[in-house]
Amino acid sequence: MAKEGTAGVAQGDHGIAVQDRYPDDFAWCYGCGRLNPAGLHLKTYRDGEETVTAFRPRPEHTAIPGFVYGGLIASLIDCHGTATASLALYHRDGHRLGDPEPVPRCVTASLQVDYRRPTPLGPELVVRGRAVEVGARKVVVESELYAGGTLCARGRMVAVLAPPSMTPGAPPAPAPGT
Ligand SMILES: CCCCCCCCCCCCCC(=O)SCCNC(=O)CCNC(=O)[C@H](O)C(C)(C)COP(=O)(O)OP(=O)(O)OC[C@H]1O[C@@H](n2cnc3c(N)ncnc32)[C@H](O)[C@@H]1OP(=O)(O)O
Repeated sequence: MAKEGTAGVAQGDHGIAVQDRYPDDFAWCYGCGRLNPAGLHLKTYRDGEETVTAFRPRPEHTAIPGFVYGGLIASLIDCHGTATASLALYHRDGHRLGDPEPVPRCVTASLQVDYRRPTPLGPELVVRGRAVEVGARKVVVESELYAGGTLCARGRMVAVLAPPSMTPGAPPAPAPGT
């Protein structure tokens, strides 16, 4: 079990973050894209059967003074969840981070966040996640967000392998119902 904080994170899969293995074209996400200079640069690591990430909110992430904005909490759960889903599909296919095969990119189909108690602004936030269902293209991920070891939020999401129409430069997908 990893301790709270980046320094205590047990880094499996050769200590490589999932986001560091996304192909460049798919590494621009505001929450977790390593190539987005204005982004949050979230990093997801394997920790045994779970995944873990850590992020310290800044003053601009305030909801009311002293507490973290709920949208940031949702973003952390979201980006950590899509990375957890990507890793689950990669493992299912027999790969480990560091293999030459690209890590598949998942997108958020559905996201539920339960805010259990106000999240204090100050401590590093730790999100732990796990894939609870792994289908052909769909992965269900559950997660918890902690501040100073206290559970503040829970997440449940459906992540889906990104369709070819989301590849940069691809022709637009037909509108639903056409
Ligand atoms: C090729 C590589 C491309 C890489 C691109 C990288 C971009 C990176 C961007 C970075 C992003 C970073 C993160 C972000 O910010 S992602 C940004 C926010 N998310 C989006 O913009 C996604 C928009 N939605 C879509 O594109 C499509 O609807 C998707 C792709 C999600 C599914 O449409 P698609 O036609 O492909 O799939 P399908 O309809 O055959 O469904 C497949 C399975 O999923 C199940 N399901 C679907 N929806 C829901 C739902 N709401 N609740 C529960 N389940 C749902 C469905 O029942 C089925 O399950 P099953 O029957 O198999 O059990």
